[in-house]
Amino acid sequence: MDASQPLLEARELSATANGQCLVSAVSLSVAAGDRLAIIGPNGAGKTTLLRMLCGTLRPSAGDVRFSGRRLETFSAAERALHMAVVGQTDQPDPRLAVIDYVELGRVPHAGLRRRSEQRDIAVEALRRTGLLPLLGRTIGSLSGGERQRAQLARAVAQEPKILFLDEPTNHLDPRARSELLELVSQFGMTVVAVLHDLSLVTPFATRVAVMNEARLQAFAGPREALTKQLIRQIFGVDVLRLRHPTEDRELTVFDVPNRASSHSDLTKEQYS
Ligand SMILES: Nc1ncnc2c1ncn2[C@@H]1O[C@H](COP(=O)(O)OP(=O)(O)OP(=O)(O)O)[C@@H](O)[C@H]1O
Repeated sequence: MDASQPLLEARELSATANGQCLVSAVSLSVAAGDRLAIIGPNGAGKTTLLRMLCGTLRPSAGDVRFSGRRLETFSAAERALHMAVVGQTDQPDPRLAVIDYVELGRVPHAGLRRRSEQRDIAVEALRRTGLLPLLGRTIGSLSGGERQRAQLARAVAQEPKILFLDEPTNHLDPRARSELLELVSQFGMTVVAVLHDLSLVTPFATRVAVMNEARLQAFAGPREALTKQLIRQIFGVDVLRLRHPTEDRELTVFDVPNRASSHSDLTKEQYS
């Protein structure tokens, strides 16, 4: 693969269903090592875009290329060798042992390694995701947050070139949310993630795609994409960049504007 070639590239990607446009002419690219966050309000087309990028939904127009090759020419088995998806709809058999569930991530590689090696890779994925103590439990006995980690462990065991996450933090408490994304960042994998919690975007993402009403409104680094104007227009919240009171770092805070003060004489400079 040419080093300058993106790992994943979407060109003029559109999706329609029942005559309705769900995603309209989205072009973007993901380089190896990027962590792309797809953000936008409910119904903006984020999941539909993600599904086209990972090949589970065929675009109605445009195409996706993985390492320069059209994604639609990959079989499902080939896609699974390169891509892992942690979706919102995974419903594993609750009777499965956690280790067996995580080892399912090795199915695309079956026959390529010995059985004992496949098991070792699954155990290592459990270790990396902090789930080793739960190895012998059943999926049905896990909490929502633990199950989400188990899904991540299965995806890690798959050793994909690119990991797709659809709202990976929706069952997690605030601390577990940032821990999960921190973990994913530490893996050094190329990631495309739909995120709802805007406060997680800046620490996690190297690139941000902002969707609204089926269209891509911005595709840039977090600072360039999360402009005050765009975030106010799309989400109706203000972006504040503040110094941390005790640590040497900047905080990006999303604040629902106070209606009373927004009608007062406050100028934008006062919170920029
Ligand atoms: N198969 C389908 N048929 C008709 N409409 C659909 C279909 N799939 C999605 N939609 C609609 O397309 C729009 C975009 O859906 P999508 O799930 O991509 O949005 P989203 O940005 O991920 O939303 P959320 O943040 O609520 O999960 C929504 O209005 C949804 O109802």
